[in-house]
Amino acid sequence: MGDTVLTAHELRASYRGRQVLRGVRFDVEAGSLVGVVGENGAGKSTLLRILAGRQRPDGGSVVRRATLGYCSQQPVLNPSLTVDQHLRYFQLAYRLPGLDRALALLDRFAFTDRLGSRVRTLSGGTRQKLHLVLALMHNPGLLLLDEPYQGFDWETYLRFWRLADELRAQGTAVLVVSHLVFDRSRLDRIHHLADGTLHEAEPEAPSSRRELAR
Ligand SMILES: Nc1ncnc2c1ncn2[C@@H]1O[C@H](COP(=O)(O)OP(=O)(O)OP(=O)(O)O)[C@@H](O)[C@H]1O
Repeated sequence: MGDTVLTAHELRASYRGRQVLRGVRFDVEAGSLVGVVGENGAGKSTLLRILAGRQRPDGGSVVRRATLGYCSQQPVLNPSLTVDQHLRYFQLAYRLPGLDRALALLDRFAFTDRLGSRVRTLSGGTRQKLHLVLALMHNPGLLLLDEPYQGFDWETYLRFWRLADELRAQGTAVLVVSHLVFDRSRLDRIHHLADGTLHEAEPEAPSSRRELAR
């Protein structure tokens, strides 16, 4: 693992006086695969929005030292536009010279045949694939993913983790928010969010990680 690409310092957040985050601090290193787990309503999405700069914390600070890719639980897609139109829109936003990487990702997730389809005609899982492609197509150094495999079938789920492993190997930091316990074995570090603070939990032994189908 490498340099620290994300630092969260004493993050606090509350909604109408109810504290959700009570001083969250942690670092994420380049080339690491990190999980934030916690029960429904624990504050995981709130934390991720703050880390991505989409929500202002009530206290504390975030330092990002890499290009950000963010895949939220809120859809960023326009149902009336096609997959291709979304790619071109994000190409402009990211100032990319071409769509090579985006198209390779589409191919990887096996939905190149839907390039001309309007988003409203896509299944939930295919929309989620598009969300991921849009978060990844500019090759960010720091990837923040909120429940990224919701709606994925098993093969797509495995493809997701293979890709996450490759990104990690090329030095990308990948932070995945999930409430799914069986993801834990795939992660280098796991932080458990409970009562508004993060506690590092023990990942499973690396040997059992390798035994999982990838
Ligand atoms: N905009 C908001 N206004 C008021 N309360 C909010 C708002 N956003 C989140 N909350 C509350 O803050 C708490 C944490 O919500 P958050 O969505 O961050 O949790 P989570 O861990 O991501 O949950 P889940 O696993 O269900 O997605 C919840 O009790 C939620 O109801």
